[in-house]
Amino acid sequence: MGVAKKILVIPGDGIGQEVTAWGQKVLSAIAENFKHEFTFEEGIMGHVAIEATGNPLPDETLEKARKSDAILFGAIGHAKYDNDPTLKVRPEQGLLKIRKELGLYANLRPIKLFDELLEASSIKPEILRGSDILFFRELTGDVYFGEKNRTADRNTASDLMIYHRYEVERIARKAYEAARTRRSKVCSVDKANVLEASRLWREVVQEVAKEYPDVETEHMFIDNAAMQLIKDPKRFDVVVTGNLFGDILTDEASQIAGSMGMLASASIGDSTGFYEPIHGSAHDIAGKGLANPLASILSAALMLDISFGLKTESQRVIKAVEATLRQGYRTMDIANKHTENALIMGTDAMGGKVLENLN
Ligand SMILES: NC(=O)C1=CN([C@@H]2O[C@H](COP(=O)(O)OP(=O)(O)OC[C@H]3O[C@@H](n4cnc5c(N)ncnc54)[C@H](O)[C@@H]3O)[C@@H](O)[C@H]2O)C=CC1
Ligand SMILES: CC(C)CC(=O)C(=O)O
Ligand SMILES: [Mg+2]
Repeated sequence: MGVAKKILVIPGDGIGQEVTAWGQKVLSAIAENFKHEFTFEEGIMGHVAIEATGNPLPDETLEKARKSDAILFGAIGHAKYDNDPTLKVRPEQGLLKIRKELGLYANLRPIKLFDELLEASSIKPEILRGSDILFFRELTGDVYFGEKNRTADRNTASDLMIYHRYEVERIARKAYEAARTRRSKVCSVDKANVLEASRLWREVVQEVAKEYPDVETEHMFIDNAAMQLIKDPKRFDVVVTGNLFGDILTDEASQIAGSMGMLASASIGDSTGFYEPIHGSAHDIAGKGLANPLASILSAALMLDISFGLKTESQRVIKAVEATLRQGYRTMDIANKHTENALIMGTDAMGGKVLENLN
């Protein structure tokens, strides 16, 4: 007997539109193969929503999100806003607002290298082999949500980096619980030598750590962590960190998995789950059909596992991605000088290969 689930799809902007179509197709194929009933609705957010309604997160999208069992999101962003920092209404505000409104405080970003992609990274294969890191990025606090100010003369600006004890406690607990199911190591990343918000972070993580004596705890400053990630990624198991540091470190960590186009994420918290690639709308390749759809497809796999508890189905998707890579197919971002030209393909051909391997 299958399950019935309502999924809201928010493709967003740029390559978000191109790759999310494949995340959705994979979910539909899984529903068909396993006799589940997945109902899809679509919502707008980001630049497309500003163009249509003037609002980067229309109330209608938020309402649909609240009523859904899970959300599959692509990316938001447009060069127009990146090139004009004076614009007040911006696509990113939609994403920040939906995260806050839905209470999605824990952003899980798994960094797992498919062996087939050992040669895709700019890091040496012997450093990468066996890397498997799970990031817990706090998602509804920090400098992204603190008070913003600009003086009347426009010459001085500030963004408040702010954390409350309860925010650190709840993300730390999630990280420790996950570590227990993995290699029992947590590395908490902060800048406690300089920032008061980080000193609170470290204090709270030290307290939570006492509840998990079976889990090894390490505290690391963000600057050192950025270096250690590339020097020796295998030393990390679970990493827990704030919103800003997590955002930056995981883009860096995408190189451990070969490309930004490989990294999926799950945002969880108080209500429905929200699944998205970690990448943005990628103006440089948008509209060209070149984007790697695997991060969206792997985000769909996370949805099946985390929100729906469908572990077999989730594994089926991951195996289909693995099989596609083993057959040698590559989008441009994960190809290298040894890849045969005939095996390098665009978004739709790559998504199609994964679908074939699902059946
Ligand atoms: N979650 C979101 O919606 C995010 C939105 N953004 C927005 O996206 C826009 C572009 O930002 P960028 O800093 O350029 O970051 P980005 O993540 O869009 O792109 C960074 C680089 O990675 C490449 N890349 C990203 N995804 C790829 C994929 N699936 N396949 C192949 N290559 C891929 C891009 O071509 C680019 O060279 C901005 O407007 C930014 O605000 C940025 C990050 C996250
Ligand atoms: C565009 C930002 C709001 C977020 C971001 O870069 C991310 O979530 O990775
Ligand atoms: Mg980011």
